[in-house]
Amino acid sequence: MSLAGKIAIVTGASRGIGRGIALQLGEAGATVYITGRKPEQSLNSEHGLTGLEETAEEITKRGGKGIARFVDHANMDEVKNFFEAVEQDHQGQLDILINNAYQAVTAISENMGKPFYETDPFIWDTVNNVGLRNHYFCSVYASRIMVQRNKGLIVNVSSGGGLRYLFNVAYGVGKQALDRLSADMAVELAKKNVCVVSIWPGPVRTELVDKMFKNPDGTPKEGVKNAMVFANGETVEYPGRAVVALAADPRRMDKTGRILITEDLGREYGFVDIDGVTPPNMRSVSFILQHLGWNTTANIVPNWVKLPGWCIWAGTSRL
Ligand SMILES: NC(=O)c1ccc[n+]([C@@H]2O[C@H](COP(=O)([O-])OP(=O)(O)OC[C@H]3O[C@@H](n4cnc5c(N)ncnc54)[C@H](O)[C@@H]3O)[C@@H](O)[C@H]2O)c1
Repeated sequence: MSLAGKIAIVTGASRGIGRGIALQLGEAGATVYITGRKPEQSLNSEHGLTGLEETAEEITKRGGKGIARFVDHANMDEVKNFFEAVEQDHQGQLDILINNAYQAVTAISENMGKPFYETDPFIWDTVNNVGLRNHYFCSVYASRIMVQRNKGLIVNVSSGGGLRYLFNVAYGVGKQALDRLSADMAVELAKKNVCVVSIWPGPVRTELVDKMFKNPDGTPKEGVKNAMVFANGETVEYPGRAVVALAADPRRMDKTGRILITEDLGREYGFVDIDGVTPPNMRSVSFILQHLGWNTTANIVPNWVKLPGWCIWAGTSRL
């Protein structure tokens, strides 16, 4: 799937899922602008480069062109200036925007299990300023460029945590709002042929997730809730393969406004994870049982037994 000649932006790509998506877009030949705060050292930098600059180098090594730009996505002036610069660099061409930057993983893990009324209310801003408000601003600036050429793809990196309670109140509200943002922007962008979707990766083995759930020898931490679920999760590049498949699909407008589970896209487009494995799907019965802690029963249910999407929505409906 070649994306040669395409211009992409991935926000928050110094590590985690943003990095994985940026690498896969680069591998497909795209020019990829990646953003992150300055200075931001990667968790394991040996070369004196920031994590962001390392990602840009790796994109270029893989065949694309990686361009690192320091942008704080909590600062809307920096965001606006960044989009103006990209528009100028490429005479008004922007094909792909991946809204991924997220500032809240550490705050969420530090406040796990605390009810909202005992948590500092400013956690709302930590979770949703970069993870929701900024995505709206980025989408406005990207859409203004894309509609001129009557094409484009915007992907919001969301989560199944938008479906029902997970982690904390601010998190779930932000994710559900992000999915609604995709749906409502899709209505207004449909006649301009710009596709907007939310993707839901499953559990992903990011650097921060590994620190939380793995021992130094790589084995899952004993007695830590969900350690096994994350140990069997996606690599950061699997959502990237999903994005590349969507970007290369001439019929992607059929999907605009929808929530897309990464593993469903893997089945549809015929890709597996970079380690050769098909990760679990959050609609699969075995995954749901494992999430509930019923590991023995989960092990005997084959992975392909899945609940239909409507069944999951119906199960969480409050109407
Ligand atoms: N990790 C998972 O298992 C998982 C699963 C499903 C969905 N998600 C979603 O994927 C998204 C990314 O999560 P992640 O796990 O990769 O997080 P992460 O913390 O590993 O990465 C977030 C990225 O955003 C950047 N960032 C943070 N604040 C920024 C700011 N102010 N300006 C610019 N860049 C900033 C970070 O530097 C980093 O590159 C989130 O929306 C998350 O909810 C994660």
